[in-house]
Amino acid sequence: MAKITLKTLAHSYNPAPKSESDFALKEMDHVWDDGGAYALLGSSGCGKTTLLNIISGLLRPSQGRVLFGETDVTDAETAQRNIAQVFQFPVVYDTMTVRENLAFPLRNRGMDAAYIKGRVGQIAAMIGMEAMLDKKARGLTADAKQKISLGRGMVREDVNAILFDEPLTVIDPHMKWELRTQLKQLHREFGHTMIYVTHDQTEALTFADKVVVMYDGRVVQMGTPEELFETPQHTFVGYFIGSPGMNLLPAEIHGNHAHVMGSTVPLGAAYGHVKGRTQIGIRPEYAVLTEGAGLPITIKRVEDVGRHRIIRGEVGGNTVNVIAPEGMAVDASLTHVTFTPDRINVYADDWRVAPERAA
Ligand SMILES: Nc1ncnc2c1ncn2[C@@H]1O[C@H](COP(=O)(O)OP(=O)(O)OP(=O)(O)O)[C@@H](O)[C@H]1O
Repeated sequence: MAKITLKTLAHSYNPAPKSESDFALKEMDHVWDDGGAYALLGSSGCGKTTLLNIISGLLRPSQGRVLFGETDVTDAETAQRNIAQVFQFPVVYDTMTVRENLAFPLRNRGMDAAYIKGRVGQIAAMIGMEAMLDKKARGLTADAKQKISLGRGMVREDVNAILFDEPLTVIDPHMKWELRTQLKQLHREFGHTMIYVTHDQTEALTFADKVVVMYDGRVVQMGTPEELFETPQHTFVGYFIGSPGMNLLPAEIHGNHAHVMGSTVPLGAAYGHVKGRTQIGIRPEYAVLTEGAGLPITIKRVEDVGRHRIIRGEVGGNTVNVIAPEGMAVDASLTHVTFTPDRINVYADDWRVAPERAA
């Protein structure tokens, strides 16, 4: 296992990049702790696979270094990096049995037969395939084959890291939940450094201790699920994490108040001079409909999603969503919205501004 360090790393697929927009990965410095379970989350095209391929050695970065522990592996081939990888689609040997497929990475490294037997049994139990160990992989469902791929990815205990690239795409929804839980358990037991690429926030938040959110070639936040929820460092994190995402309203900040469309909104903290395009960000969970206090809101739609209701509204032409308790009456008397002051975040040019002091 190893700590992974990315030093002034950047990548352009264009051999002669002219500007920042030619870079699929903009310059970054990051340390991924030894034994951490990371999810790499972001929308399509933000650079997740590019970053994963640089860590695995499938791609050489156009700038910067990759270190595993203290060793510089930037120029090392994938095979020399001692990592396991699980891809979106199954990679299994059809003519081999499930047992032989799971044992393959261990046999390859000359492990002894008794160890292989025990370890294969352990992994088979984890992926729920003990009863199928002697079946040929050919003829198994895509679902079962992908479970074998996951098992093969995890069978070696001596790897520096395990990299997963959207590994549950072909798995049915119920099994997805089960496998995610088992992956987490395996992580607790063996403490491998794991990096799990996904564009699904539920998958990311349930698997990882730390979620790495990427946007437009940059890591915009590396944090716990709670940090991403409470203090999104970039408006994209606010929007991408949460269902629905964070509300954003243009605002002028004056100390511990925000001026929003002619009204004053109290903030939970005081800010110095905030420059640039300023906005306040409020999670729908921290917005409350009122009969007159706060900002005027036009309610467009009410959605009942079982556990709670989502009220879709508009404040001065900006979408504002409110999460209200299940069964709450939403009628014409609710004309305004207020926000919990200490849950409001302030953004300047899309980046969170740290408050100067408590309000
Ligand atoms: N081989 C390539 N040659 C040129 N451009 C590429 C290549 N691979 C990816 N890109 C570009 O680099 C950017 C990042 O792509 P990447 O595949 O890393 O994103 P991603 O976040 O993994 O997306 P997805 O979720 O769709 O897989 C995109 O603009 C993509 O078009």
